[in-house]
Amino acid sequence: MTDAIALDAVDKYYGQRQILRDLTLRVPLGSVFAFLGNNGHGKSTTIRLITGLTRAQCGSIRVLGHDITRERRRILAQTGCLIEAPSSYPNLTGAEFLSIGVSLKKLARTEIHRVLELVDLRGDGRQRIQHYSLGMKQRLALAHALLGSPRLLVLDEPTNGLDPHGTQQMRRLLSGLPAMANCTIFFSSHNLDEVEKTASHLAVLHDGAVRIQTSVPDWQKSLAGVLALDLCDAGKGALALQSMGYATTTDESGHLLVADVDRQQAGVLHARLMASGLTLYQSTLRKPSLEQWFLQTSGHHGSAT
Ligand SMILES: Nc1ncnc2c1ncn2[C@@H]1O[C@H](COP(=O)(O)OP(=O)(O)OP(=O)(O)O)[C@@H](O)[C@H]1O
Repeated sequence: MTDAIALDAVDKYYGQRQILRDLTLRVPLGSVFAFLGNNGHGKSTTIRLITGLTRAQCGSIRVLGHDITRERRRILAQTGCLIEAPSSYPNLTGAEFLSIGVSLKKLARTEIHRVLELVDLRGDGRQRIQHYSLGMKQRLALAHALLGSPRLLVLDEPTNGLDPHGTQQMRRLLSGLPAMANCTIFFSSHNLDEVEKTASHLAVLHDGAVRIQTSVPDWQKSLAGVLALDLCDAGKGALALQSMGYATTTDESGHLLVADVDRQQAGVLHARLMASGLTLYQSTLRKPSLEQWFLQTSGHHGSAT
């Protein structure tokens, strides 16, 4: 098994309305996989399918190598979700809150200290939850999801509502957990800046179908951007580029700009400019952020509802 989650040709309807269409998704084992999409395009529905909370009308859903419709219990025993909300238990201490999960799952009490340590709450287990910050509550919920060392964590918007500090702590945790806790993380998010800093893989869901799925390094390599060239003679450079079929503009520093160039094309351009006798002092490929790219990829659409 190489994929923690494998969805093939999944269709999901609520009544007459089709929410997911021909959805195919591969989440590699050990990845931190970000699931992106505008509001109402089907992220939570996909998460509900993966955790067996709702059923698809057709297609196959395999989680940790098992079929969700036939082996849901087996899958859930190895999966952690951000479902329990610590805010509902303000009078309990963090450790007491976790002890409920420990009893239900019949785990050793040492598990409480292990998960508190994993989420950086080691010294806070005896404090009542009402005195926790939102970020601490979110990390306590994550600790709860980590009870029993699940092989898969499924998190619906784990940084939602957190301040920059809380977001940064959650980001550090999520990117480190696969190695520390030997698990795969699948999370949905609207925070694209976070995704860029945290995820190893990403998929964009648009109108119920996966529009793109890739590893973050491959995505970064494939991104086209604006190539800014600092040449000894910008005029000659512009003519040389024109003869190669590229239109240029100039920025305020006198750099030649060539739009819509990817990494490979940039390499070819450098070689050809230098072969025509021009000295290249510096070259920068200015790529769009994940946010700019997402807006282009999702066609600037707002809510599908
Ligand atoms: N139980 C349900 N019955 C009927 N329609 C539903 C149900 N749950 C969700 N929907 C609809 O399905 C569509 C997809 O919802 P979903 O919650 O999966 O989107 P999402 O991408 O998670 O959105 P958000 O980012 O806002 O959480 C929405 O139009 C929603 O109104």
